[in-house]
Amino acid sequence: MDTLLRTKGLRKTFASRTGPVEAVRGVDLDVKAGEIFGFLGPNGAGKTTTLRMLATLLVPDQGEAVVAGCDLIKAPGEVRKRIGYVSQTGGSDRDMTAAEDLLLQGRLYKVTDPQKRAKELIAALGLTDIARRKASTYSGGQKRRLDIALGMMHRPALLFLDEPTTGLDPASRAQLWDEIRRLRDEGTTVFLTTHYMDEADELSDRIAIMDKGTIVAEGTPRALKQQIAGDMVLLGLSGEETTGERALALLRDRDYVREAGYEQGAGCDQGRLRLYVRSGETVLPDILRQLDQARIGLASVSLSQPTLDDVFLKQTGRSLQEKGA
Ligand SMILES: Nc1ncnc2c1ncn2[C@@H]1O[C@H](COP(=O)(O)OP(=O)(O)OP(=O)(O)O)[C@@H](O)[C@H]1O
Repeated sequence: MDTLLRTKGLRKTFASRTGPVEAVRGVDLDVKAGEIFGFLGPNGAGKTTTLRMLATLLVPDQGEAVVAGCDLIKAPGEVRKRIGYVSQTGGSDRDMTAAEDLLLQGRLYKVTDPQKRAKELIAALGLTDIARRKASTYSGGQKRRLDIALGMMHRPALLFLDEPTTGLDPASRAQLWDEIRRLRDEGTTVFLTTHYMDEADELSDRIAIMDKGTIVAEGTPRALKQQIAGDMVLLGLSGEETTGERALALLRDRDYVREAGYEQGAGCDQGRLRLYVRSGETVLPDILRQLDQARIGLASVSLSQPTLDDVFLKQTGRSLQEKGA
């Protein structure tokens, strides 16, 4: 796949009363044409600042970038023609209908046949029933869909969405995810920021996780979870007192086990053995066989897949969900 966006060493520092804030501290990114690229990180990580630089709204202090085939520093005007940008607050006018707002946007961007393009987007983003109502009457989800339609009016190759589903109810989020997938399937590359790990996981073909101005992990959600965290097998043990130690000694050195830990139980509960393994479903039969042959009693077994939060936790020592993470 062709690269549609590439950055190298992008940096931005803001002056503030309490001293300089290094919002973005050397970011390298590579986004392929035709993918949904998710940019995940906690509040204040530097996602919006990066996005605003890539959308030509902020000038980087250092670094270089090619965005939609044009040099960001030397030709920001050309970049602007090829991208769409939807900010957290959106760009729609409350006093206009969707149809009016889209036509105006079409004229501003000198779109050929703006009527036809507006009709296409109204249908594509599920706005048909409300297109002739003022935007002030729209629900949160309807307004976001109009904001995205406005960002798409000039047929950009690359669409930037800054936290597109923040504040939406679960049904509206799911609907918006479908619309974003449809845009991707029709050929638009989508770069979105989010602080929801489920959103990054479900929606993105690839993601970068940002923390404190730098990228701490990058890849497909599946590969990141597999490479960094692995699957977790939790074994509830039963039997005599030495069971836990025997089980740990037996399994700790199997080649598929990356990390093993044992938590002591009480009474006839002989505690829990926690194993981090490369591919849980494939190695579980061997684990059970080993325990059976050694006559180690088992009260329960569970296998859980890691989440992107586990990836973030491993990389930063903090949870994405912690306040102020
Ligand atoms: N204009 C500014 N002046 C001073 N500091 C700023 C400015 N804009 C952003 N910052 C600071 O830069 C850091 C990164 O902010 P940014 O908005 O890029 O983070 P974010 O990851 O998008 O967060 P959120 O998820 O909350 O939107 C924060 O510490 C923020 O306070």
